[in-house]
Amino acid sequence: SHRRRRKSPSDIPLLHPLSAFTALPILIPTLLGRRNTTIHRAHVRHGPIVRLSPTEISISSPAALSAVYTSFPKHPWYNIFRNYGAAPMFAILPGREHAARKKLLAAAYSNSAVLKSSVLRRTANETLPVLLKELANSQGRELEVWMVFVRLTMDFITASLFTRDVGSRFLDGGDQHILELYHSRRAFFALSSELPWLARWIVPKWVDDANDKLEAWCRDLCDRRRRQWRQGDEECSLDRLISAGLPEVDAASEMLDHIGAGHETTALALAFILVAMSERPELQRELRESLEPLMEVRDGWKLPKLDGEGLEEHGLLNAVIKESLRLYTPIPGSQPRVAPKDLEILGHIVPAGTAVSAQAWSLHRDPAVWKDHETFFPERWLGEEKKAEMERAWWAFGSGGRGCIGRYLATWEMRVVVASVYANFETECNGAAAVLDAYTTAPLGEKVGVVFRKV
Ligand code: HEM
Repeated sequence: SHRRRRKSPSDIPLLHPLSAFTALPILIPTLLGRRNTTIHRAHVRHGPIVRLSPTEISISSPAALSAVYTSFPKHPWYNIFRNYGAAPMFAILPGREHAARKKLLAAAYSNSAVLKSSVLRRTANETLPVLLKELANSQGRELEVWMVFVRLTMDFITASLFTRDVGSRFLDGGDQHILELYHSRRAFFALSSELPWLARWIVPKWVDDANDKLEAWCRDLCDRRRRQWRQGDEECSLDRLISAGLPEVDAASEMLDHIGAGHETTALALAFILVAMSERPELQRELRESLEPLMEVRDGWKLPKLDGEGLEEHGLLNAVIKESLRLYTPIPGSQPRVAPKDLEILGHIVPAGTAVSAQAWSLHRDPAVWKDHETFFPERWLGEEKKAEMERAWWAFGSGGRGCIGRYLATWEMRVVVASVYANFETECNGAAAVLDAYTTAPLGEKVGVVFRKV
């Protein structure tokens, strides 16, 4: 009978002729901030599987995702995300240990927990009017919104981790020093993650100091909540780790990771939703009018009725968020896993130990799935055409057991913030909307200028 010839690893198309022998052709663009676009070009040229180095392949095919992202362990590349020397869930490599940690937190981040959370509701009630006032105070002048949203999302995530009383007050004008420290380290991320041994010599001491100060800040938040905590309390994520008896250092590492994962991504998403919507004034109007029944006036602003249902069912609002996360994905870069044994991927034999990754940047730009993929077009999500295919290729939160645990929290937050902004303002944006080519992205030049006009 006919047997299909299984292709050997050496048949996988190469990123560069030298990629069969050395990692340099991918290492150099990674260090120069061109990794995502370099990998993407290789997929456009060679198809859904490309060899990046002798030990690393990239795939870009929705059909191949589940094989890799259901069961492969994470790659040691994630060690960079350890805090206090301890791995948070995000950086626990083997599946079984990871599952044990995830069990402690899954309930806190479920959709129903997010929708019911009194901490989140209180935080929204207290922060949204402050946010809208700050936008109004810009008085038609261009306002840099990325940092505004960093302050807001920090207040949300720290409330959800430590309760609102212990959480940060960055939006209200609290000391911004911690935020500066947090974001000052970005320039050294690629070097530290790719060449940790070299980074030890090159990365300036102030980056280590910044890390130490962030760890001390998070430790302090943990201690403050621990002092208030009483047996049975389940108000915030940390409470669940305390109840489970997780060692303090592991709990603190987990919290610091969620602070980062929870604010940076969401802030970027919010800033770019505004950029994208600014191109579409008539869509802003449509969104505003369709939101009307779901809003009420509080503190002089139209704000979402947080007790009522409705925002999570709002087709256009969800489509706007989803489409913006497609085009301006906060984590566009490779999510590396390790092949646990020799196996076949997309018709090629991949040896055990090979690093295998996919990147949202490419999945979100596949012309076979996305019509006019560089265009922000939320309407694509409102029809039935290609719906299943788009859902399968949409990878903003990753997928499988290691996909984003915070997706419901992030989505809830984006819904209430975007609804509040467009119920009260029109936005306009003149600058180009470029993002950094990195694992977690940021606005190029760290600025996103938006003009707000009260409606
Ligand atoms: C728009 C906002 C967000 C986006 C786009 C996003 C995206 C992602 C992606 C792509 C992953 C998988 C990364 C990888 O495997 O390399 C991930 C994992 C994760 N995210 Fe999010 N995220 C967002 C918000 C949040 C929030 C609010 C939290 C709150 C704590 C959070 C916590 C986590 C954690 C803990 C993981 C690791 C999960 C695990 O290993 O099981 N994220 N996220």
